[in-house]
Amino acid sequence: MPQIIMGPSQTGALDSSVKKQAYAFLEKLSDNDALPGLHIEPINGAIDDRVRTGRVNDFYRAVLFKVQGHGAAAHYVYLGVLAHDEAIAFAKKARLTVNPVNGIAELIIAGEDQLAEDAVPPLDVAPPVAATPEPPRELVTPAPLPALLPGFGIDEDVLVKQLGIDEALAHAALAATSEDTILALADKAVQWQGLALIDLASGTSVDDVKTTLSIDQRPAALVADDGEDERLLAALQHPAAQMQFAFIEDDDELRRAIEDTDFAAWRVFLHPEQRKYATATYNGPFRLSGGAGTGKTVVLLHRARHLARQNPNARILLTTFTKNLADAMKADLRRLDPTLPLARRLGEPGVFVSGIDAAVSAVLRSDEADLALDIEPVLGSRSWEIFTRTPDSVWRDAAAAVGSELPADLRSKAFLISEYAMVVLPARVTTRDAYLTARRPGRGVALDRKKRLAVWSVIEAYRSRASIEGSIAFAEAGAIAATSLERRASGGEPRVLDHVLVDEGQDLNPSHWQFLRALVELGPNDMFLAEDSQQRIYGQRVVLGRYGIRVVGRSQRLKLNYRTTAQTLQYAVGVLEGEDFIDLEDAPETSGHYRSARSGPPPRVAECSNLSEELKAAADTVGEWLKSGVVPETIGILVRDAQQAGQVSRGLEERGITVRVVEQGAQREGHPLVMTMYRAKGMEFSRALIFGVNEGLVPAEYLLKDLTEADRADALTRERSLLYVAATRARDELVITTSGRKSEFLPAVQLS
Ligand SMILES: Nc1ncnc2c1ncn2[C@@H]1O[C@H](COP(=O)(O)OP(=O)(O)OP(=O)(O)O)[C@@H](O)[C@H]1O
Repeated sequence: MPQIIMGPSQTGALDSSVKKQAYAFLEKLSDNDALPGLHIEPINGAIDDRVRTGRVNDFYRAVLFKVQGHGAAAHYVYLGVLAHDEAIAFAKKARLTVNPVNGIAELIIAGEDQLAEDAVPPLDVAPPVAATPEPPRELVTPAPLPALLPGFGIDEDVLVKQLGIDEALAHAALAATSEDTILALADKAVQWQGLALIDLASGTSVDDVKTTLSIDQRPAALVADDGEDERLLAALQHPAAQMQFAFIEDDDELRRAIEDTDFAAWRVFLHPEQRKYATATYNGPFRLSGGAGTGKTVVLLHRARHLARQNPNARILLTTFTKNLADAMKADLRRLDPTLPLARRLGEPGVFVSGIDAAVSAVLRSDEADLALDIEPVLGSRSWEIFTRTPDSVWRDAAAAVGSELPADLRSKAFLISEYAMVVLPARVTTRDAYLTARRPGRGVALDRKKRLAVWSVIEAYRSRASIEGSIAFAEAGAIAATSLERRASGGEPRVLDHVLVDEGQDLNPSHWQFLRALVELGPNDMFLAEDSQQRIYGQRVVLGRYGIRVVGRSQRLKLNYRTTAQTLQYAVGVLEGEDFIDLEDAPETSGHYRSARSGPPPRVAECSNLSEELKAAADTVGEWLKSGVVPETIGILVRDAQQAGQVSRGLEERGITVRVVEQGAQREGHPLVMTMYRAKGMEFSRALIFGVNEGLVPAEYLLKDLTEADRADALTRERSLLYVAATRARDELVITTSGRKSEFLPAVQLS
C-alpha cells in the first residue's frame, strides 16, 4: 500500500468540508493509488518530474511528490491542498532534493528561496549617532557593523562544504551583521539550514550544530548506490528532515493531521534532539533541562508514547507538580495518540497521568491497612487515622506556643515549612536528639543547639496538633508513601511502576523525589525528569543525588525555544539577569545559547500613573487584539494573585472587554482569559498581557517579611522566576502594564 509522508504544509486556512475531502483523498490514495477518481497527474513543465497533483474536488487539488523507490508501493509526499490553478503553479516550481553534503531531504520552491528580495532586510547598519550640534545630514555616514558569523570564525567553507548550507544563503548569512537578519534569512530557508544559522549566530560551535541536528549522520542509502528514489527516501528519514517530513503510520494519524483544526506540528515533527530524547534508552535516571518553551513537555509526551508502544504492559507514570498541568498533559497525550492506553490506576499497564500529590494519595490509599507502620518512621508515634490536610496556618500557632525563644525570622512560616520539608522529613527525623544532629545541607542559616531545641519544640507542637486533628501535610504524605513503597519492596513485593516521567521537576520537594524513586526499580529508563531551574516558583532548591536519584552523565539541555519570539525571549531572559540558578544536579544553570527561530514585535511596557489608567491601557490593548481577529481565548491576561484577577476582570468589563477568570477545570471559551501567573505555568497564549507589574506586587512585598536572609533571597528568586514564567507564555506578542512605580524586575532594555 502506498505510504503517505506529510511534508511542510503549503495549505492556508481550509474550511472543514475541504479538509474532510482532503482526508478522503489521502485515505484512498494510501489504499490504492491507481484508483481513477484520484486523478493523480504529472505536471507539464515542472522542475521536478516526481511532482503530481490529485483531485480533491472540482475546485481543489492536492500537491504531492511521487517517490517510487524499489518497493512495489509508491511513497507520496503530501504538501497540501490548493485551489486548482494555484496548485498547478505551485507544483511546477516545487523540487524535492537530497542535500549533497549531508543527505538531508529538502523542499525547494524555485523563485521563493531564501534570497528573494523581500526576504532579506536592508543591510544592518549602526543607528546614526546624533552629535551636538547635529552636523548636516549628508555628513552622517552610518558605521558598518561587523558581520556576525565571521566573528565566530565561520566562513564559506564551514557553511557550504562542512554543513551543506545553500551557497547563496551562506553568502547572505556571512554578510549579516545582526541576529534579526539571520532570523529573517532563516525564516525563508530550508528549516534545518535556518536553525543551523541561528545556532551559529548565537555562538554554538560547528561541532555542536552538527550533533544537535544530526548532520553528521549520513543515511545508509547514500553509501550504497541504490538509485535516486531510494536516496530520497533515506534522506526523508534523516532526523533533520523529520522536522518537516513525517511518515504517517495509519489512517487515524492521517485524519488527525488533516482534519484537526488545531493540528499542532509538535505531534508529528520533532527536532532531531527532541526525537532522540523521546526514544533513547538510558541506563538510569535521565535529566532534560531547557528554558521555557523548548519542548520539554513535548518530549515527555512522545517518550510516554514511545515507552507504552515498546511494551504495552509497561506501567508508566507521567506526573508534574500541579493537577492543572497534569490534566493538560493528559489531554495532550490523548491528542498525540488517542489509541494509547491510559491507565486508570497507578500501577496498571499503560500511562497514568496525574499530579504528584494525587499519585501520593493513590499509594497511601493502597496502604490503608498498614498505614500505622509507615507513619511511625516518618512522624513518630501519633494517631494514624488521617481525615484531612494540615493547613499551613498550624505552623503559626505552633511557633506562637514557643514564644520569644526563637527570633522572628526562625518563627516565620516560610522558614519552618522549608526546614521541615528539606531537613526533617527527608531524614525521617522523629526525635529531638535526631534533630540536634541532623545534617542541614543547603539551608543557608546555621542553627546552634539552643535554636535547634527551640525549632524542635515548634515541630513537636505542630505534629501534636496535627495528630489530634487527624491531619497530615502534603510533604508528610509524600514521605509516608515513600516509606510504604520501600517497606513493600524490601518485603519482596515488585515495584509499582516501570517508568516514571516528570515535568517541572524543579518544583518538587524532597519527599516527592523519595516517593518517585521508590516507585521504580533502579535500571534502564527508570526515571526521565524534565526541569528548568529558572522556572522554580514553588518550594526550595533540591539536589537529586541526596534522594537516591543519580543522574551523573545523563543530562542534556534543550536550547531552541519553539514558543516565544526572539524579541520576547530576549526580554524575558533579561528579567532573570543578575540571578544565579542551580539545577537539580547542583550545577549552575545558564541561559547560554537559548534561542528562538521566530521573530515578532518587541514587548511593550505601558507605564501608567494609576490603576484606572492602567485598566484603560489594558482594555485598549486587548480590544485591539480582538479587533485584529485574534481568537479571544488565545489571549491571556496574567496577574500576581487571585484578588487582582477579580479586580482586573471587573475593571476590563467596565471598559467594554468581557473576560473570564480561569478557575481550576473551568471551560472558558469565547473570551480572553484572566489568571494568576502561577496558573499560567506550562500554558501559552498567542498574546499575553501581564498586568500590574508594580513595586510592592512583583515581588509581592508581603511574602518577604520576617524571613531569614537565605529565605528572603530564595523568595526573591522565585518571584523573579514567576515573572519570567509569565513573560514566556506569549507566543506572538507580549505587553506589560504597570501603574505607580514599576517593578524593579523589569529589565532596562531598549524595546523599540
Ligand atoms: N518539534 C516541535 N514542533 C513544533 N512545535 C513544537 C515542537 N516542540 C515544541 N513545540 C511547541 O512549543 C511550545 C512549547 O513546548 P512545551 O510546552 O513542550 O515546552 P516546555 O519546554 O515544556 O515549556 P515550559 O517550560 O514553558 O512549560 C508548544 O506550543 C509546543 O507545541
